[in-house]
Amino acid sequence: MSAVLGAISGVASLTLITLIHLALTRSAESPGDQGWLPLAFAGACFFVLFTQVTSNVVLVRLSQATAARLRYELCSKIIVAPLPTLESVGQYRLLATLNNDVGSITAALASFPSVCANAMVLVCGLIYLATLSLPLAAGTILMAALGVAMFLGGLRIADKSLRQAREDQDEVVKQLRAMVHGIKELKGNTTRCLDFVYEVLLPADSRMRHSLIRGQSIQGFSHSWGRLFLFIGIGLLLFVWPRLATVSTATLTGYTLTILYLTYPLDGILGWLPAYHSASISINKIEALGLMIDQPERQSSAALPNRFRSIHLQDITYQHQSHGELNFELGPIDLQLKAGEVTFIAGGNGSGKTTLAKVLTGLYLPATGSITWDGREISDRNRNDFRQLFSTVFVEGHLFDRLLGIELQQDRLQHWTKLLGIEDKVDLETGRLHQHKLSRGQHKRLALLVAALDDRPIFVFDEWAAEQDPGFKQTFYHEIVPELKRCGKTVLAITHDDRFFDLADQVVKLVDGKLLETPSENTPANQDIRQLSLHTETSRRAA
Ligand SMILES: Nc1ncnc2c1ncn2[C@@H]1O[C@H](COP(=O)(O)OP(=O)(O)OP(=O)(O)O)[C@@H](O)[C@H]1O
Repeated sequence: MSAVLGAISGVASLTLITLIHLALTRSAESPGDQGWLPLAFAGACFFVLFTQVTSNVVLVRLSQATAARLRYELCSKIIVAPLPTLESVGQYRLLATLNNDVGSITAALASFPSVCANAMVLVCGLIYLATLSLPLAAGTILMAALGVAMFLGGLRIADKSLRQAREDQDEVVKQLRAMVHGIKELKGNTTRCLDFVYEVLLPADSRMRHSLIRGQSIQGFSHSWGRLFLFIGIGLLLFVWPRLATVSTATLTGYTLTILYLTYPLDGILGWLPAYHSASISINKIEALGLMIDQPERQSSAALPNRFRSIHLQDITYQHQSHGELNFELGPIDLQLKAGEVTFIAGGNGSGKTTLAKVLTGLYLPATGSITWDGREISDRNRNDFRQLFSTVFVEGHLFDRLLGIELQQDRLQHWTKLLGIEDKVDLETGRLHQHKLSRGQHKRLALLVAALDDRPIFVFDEWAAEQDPGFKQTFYHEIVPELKRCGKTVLAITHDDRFFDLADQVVKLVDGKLLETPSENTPANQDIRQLSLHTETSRRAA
C-alpha cells in the first residue's frame, strides 16, 4: 500500500510540474486568463500532500511493526535456546544483532516510499522522452541501465568489505561492553587503561573503520561513476546527435532538461541501494544467529510442580567445550537429593560446583547419565517442567527491577524483607526493587528475597553467604536455611564455609569435577566432615 501510494505521489508531483508548465504557457499566450488551472493546482498540491503523508504513515507503521516482530522473534528464540548455546554465542553478539541489525533493516524500509515515488517519476519521465523521440528514449534507457549496472557491480565489490565490517562490529561491541563493565578496573590503573584503549579498543575500532572506509569508498565511487553515465548520455545528445540528424533547439533543450531532471529520482534510488545492501547483510546476520540458537527447548505446562520426593543423578557427566576443545569435564556423578534435606556442595575453585548446580537444575543437559525426578527420567519432554522445581540464586545472577511471576503477599514480603534486613530496598506496596547503589551483599539479599517469594520446592544457593558480613552469615546458616527446612523445602548450597557443615544433612565435595564423597546422612565420611568442621569452629571461637 505504501509503495502504491508512493508511486501515486510521484505521478501527482509530475502532474504538478505539468500544471506549472501549462500555467506558464497560458500566461504567455493570454495573460490574466488562467481558467481552471488555479483550482487544479490547489487540488494537485493537496493530493501530493495526502499521498505522501499517507504513504509515510503506512510505512512508518510497517517498518516499526517489522522491527518489533524481528526483535520479538529473536527474543523468543533466545529465551528458548539452551544455555550453553547462548553462552558460546556470547552476549555481545546477541546485543549487536538486536540493536544494530534490526535498526539497519528498519532504516532501509523507512526510505522505501520515496524510492517508489522516484521510480514512478523516472518511468513517467522516460515515457515522456519516448513521446519526443523513441530512439533517443531507448538510448537514454540504455545509458541509465549501464549506469545502474556499474553501480550494482560496485556494490558487489564493496560487499566483502561491508560484511567484514559487520563482523568487526561484533568485536567493537564486545570491547565497548568490556569497557563499561570494567570501568572501575580501568580507572584505577592508568597503564591498564592505556593498554586497553590503544591495544584493544582502538585496534578493533580501526579494523571496523578500515573495512567500512573500503566498502563505502567503493560504493561512493560506483555511485559517481553510475551517475556519470547519464552525463555521458547528455554529452552524446548535445554534441553527437545534432551531427547525425537535424534537430530543433527546442526539442534538444526539452530533452536535455528532462534528462537532467531525471537524475534526481535516479540519484534517490541509487542512494537508497547501499541502505538496502546493509539491510540485506543484517538479514543474513539475523538468520545466521537465528540458526545458531534455533534449538528450541520444549516449554513447560502452566502448572508448577509444588512437591517432589527425590531427585537422583546417576553417572552424570558434562563437558565444557571452548573453541571445539574440551575445557572441563564434570563427573561421572552419582547424587541423591531428598525432599526437606539440606545438601552442601564444597570444593576448590574451578572444581565444577556451579556446573554441577546447573546440570542439576536442568540448565545444562548432561552428556551422559540420567536424572530422575520421583522415578521419572528427565528428558526433552519434561525438562522445562523439572526446572520449575527450583528457586535459584547464582553468583552472576540478574535482578529484575520488579517481582515477576510472583503474586504479591504482603505478610510474606514483610517477613522476608525484615529477615534479610532490606525493608528499605523494596517498595512494599508495588513489590518494586530499588536497585540503585546496592552493595554486592545487598544485591544477593534481594536475589534471595525473590527466590524466597518464588517459593519453589528446592532452593539452590551458589556461594550466597560469601559476600555477607559475619553476622548475616550466621543468620543465613542458623535462621534462613533452618526456616526453609522447617517449611519442607530442600536446600542445596554451594559453600566454602566449612564451619557450618554440621547443619547439612549431606555434604558432598568436588575435586576436579569428580565427587570425592557422596555420603548419606550418617555415614562415617559425613561424620568426619562434621567433626572436622566442628573442630574448626571450636578452634575459631576459642581463638
Ligand atoms: N561456559 C563455560 N565454558 C567453558 N568452560 C567453562 C564454562 N563455565 C565454566 N567453565 C570451566 O569449568 C570449570 C568449572 O567451573 P565452575 O564454575 O563449575 O567451578 P566452581 O567450582 O563453581 O568454581 P568457583 O568456586 O570458583 O565458583 C572451570 O575450569 C571453568 O573454567
